[in-house]
Amino acid sequence: MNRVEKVFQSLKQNKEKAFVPYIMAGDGGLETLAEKITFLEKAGATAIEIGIPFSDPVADGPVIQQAGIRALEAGTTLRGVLAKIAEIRPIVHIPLIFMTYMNPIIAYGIGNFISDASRSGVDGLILPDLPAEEEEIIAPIAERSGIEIIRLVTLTSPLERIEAIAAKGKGFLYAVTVNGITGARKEFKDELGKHLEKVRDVSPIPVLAGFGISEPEHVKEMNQHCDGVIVGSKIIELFQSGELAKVEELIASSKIEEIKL
Ligand SMILES: O=P(O)(O)OC[C@@H](O)[C@@H](O)c1c[nH]c2ccccc12
Repeated sequence: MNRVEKVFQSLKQNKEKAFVPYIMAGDGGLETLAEKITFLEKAGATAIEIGIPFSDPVADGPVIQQAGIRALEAGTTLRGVLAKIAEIRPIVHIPLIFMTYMNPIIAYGIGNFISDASRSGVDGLILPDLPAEEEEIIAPIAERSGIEIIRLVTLTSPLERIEAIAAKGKGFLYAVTVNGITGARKEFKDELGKHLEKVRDVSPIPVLAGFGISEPEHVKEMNQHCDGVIVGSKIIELFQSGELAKVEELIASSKIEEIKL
């Protein structure tokens, strides 16, 4: 069984919520990647989403854009990240999920990429610019190689579309919580909780909320309506400023069961 499926099975048994931090590979130099991954695993991360730096990150806000620029300036390549993951894989137990736009994969060669990713120990892929209608170019070969495609649904996806995407879904379903790009938010739409519950109702796999989540309060609030959260920009900022205790605190906030009076 794929590592992503396994970890979600055990969360379900233990009635725990997922916390998936996102980091940009090569931000601070590729040699810092192992350190960050092992730190996040120790702090209780369910899985780690690893961004591949790309020059045109259309879904990303300023924090992740800047992290990508720093990583590219440090000379980070997809090939380099794959080699690093292969090196780290034996000492990391949680799933490692790549988030990349399609362009770097197409430039690498889809077949070559999947076989190298599988050999390096990549467990999943988040491909935000791959529409469901086009996923045949990569989903079957990835899934045959044991790499799950983590599919996304948004606030504006009609329910039938959410249902169709969820039905094909593997691992978990990524429910985007805002209309817009990545980056910490102060507030979310009032209807968000209801939306997440609707998604959860039609999804045969766990639903994780991501985009804008940056405070322990957000994590607790979202977790009332879904199976866990994904946090990117805030984690990148906290690593940048060296506030590692706050990273731990954010992850720990997903372990606390909110007691409703
Ligand atoms: O940074 P935020 O707002 O916490 O959003 C999640 C996130 O960073 C990560 O999942 C992500 C980074 N880049 C993306 C592009 C598309 C979808 C998702 C992502």
